[in-house]
Amino acid sequence: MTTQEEELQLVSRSWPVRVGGAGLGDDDPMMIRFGGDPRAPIAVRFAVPISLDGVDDAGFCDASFFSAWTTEEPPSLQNICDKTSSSEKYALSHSSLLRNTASRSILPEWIVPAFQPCFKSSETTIVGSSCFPSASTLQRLVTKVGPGIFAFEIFTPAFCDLFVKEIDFFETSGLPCRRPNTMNRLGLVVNDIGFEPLMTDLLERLMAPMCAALYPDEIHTTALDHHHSFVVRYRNTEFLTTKQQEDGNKGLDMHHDASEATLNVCLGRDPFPGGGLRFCGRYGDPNHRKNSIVHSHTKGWAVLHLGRHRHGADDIKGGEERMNLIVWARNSAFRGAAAFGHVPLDGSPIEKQIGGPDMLCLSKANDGDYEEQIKRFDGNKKHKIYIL
Ligand SMILES: O=C(O)CCC(=O)C(=O)O
Ligand SMILES: [Fe+2]
Repeated sequence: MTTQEEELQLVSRSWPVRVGGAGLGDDDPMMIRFGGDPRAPIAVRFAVPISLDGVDDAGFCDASFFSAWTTEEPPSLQNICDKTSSSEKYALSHSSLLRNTASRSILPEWIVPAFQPCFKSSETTIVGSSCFPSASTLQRLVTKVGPGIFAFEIFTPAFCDLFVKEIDFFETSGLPCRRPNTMNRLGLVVNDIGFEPLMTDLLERLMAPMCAALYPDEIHTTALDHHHSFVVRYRNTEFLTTKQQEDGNKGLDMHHDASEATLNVCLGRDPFPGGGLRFCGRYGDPNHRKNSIVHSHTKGWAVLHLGRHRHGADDIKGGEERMNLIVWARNSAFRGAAAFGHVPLDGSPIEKQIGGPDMLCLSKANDGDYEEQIKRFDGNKKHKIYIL
């Protein structure tokens, strides 16, 4: 056990769960009247506040907490107790990283020295403040790997390992969780399992000021104020069931993100040959479907790009698994205006495309003309479907 883990272990605490009694309002007469499955068949309440999908602020579990069990036998007191006792075990590890006051913010020792000052000050970091790197230092710290695409080292290997361990531990707990999108069934939404305050800290201290400095002409990235954060995992074929292979869990179809800017940090895992992050052009630009660059992920390194920049993950070609943390950073004012139809969600203007699209930039899920375009190429494109 590392010193950091030992230190954090001291603050571990148990996570009592109250189980018993009938659930909320779904007795037999109600089910007969409204049909469908019981919403919360058994009353379960976490006695200590916990941030989990399907658990409200008071700790009560609702229908989505139980939905993970729909394919199993109906929940019984016995299996709820079994699940929640594994969740208590999960809590012991989980609390070590996330449940103490100090770790609600990113600890400087988790970050590589160049960016540590951003996480030391108690003030919120703003561009031009003494803790955020000056424009000239920032140019040295980040590498421009493509148009508007920046790579830099951010997390220490020890922090990556701790993060991966937490995700693994959560998976073994058997607790229900939301997956990041319809097709990547191996990842999970980390905001739902207690990481939200850490991700907010990362957004406020690093990502938001960095976007303001690196994308001065992009009005929506100058005020990033909330995020959707998740991990994605891709596995090599031999470690996937046939169903998972069909789901495209070796890579990701071309798409753009539901974000103003995206931070994508590789947490490593096992060797993963292939598995590059491929970029085409930005949505609306004439080169939107033209192949641009492929970035090879390295443990602890981040890639920053605009959400509307088309990208996808090439299949991993060997090894075992790749795991990445993805932060989709958003601007409330822009998202609100777009929701009411005042501005186009994906930006404007939409310019005429130059020539035909490149095969590698086609998306089966997102391009209406996919079938027509794919006929132009002899090779068979791997069909990976990704729906945001
Ligand atoms: O796997 C990657 O590196 C990219 C993941 C991604 O683009 C996404 O989840 O939106
Ligand atoms: Fe993406």
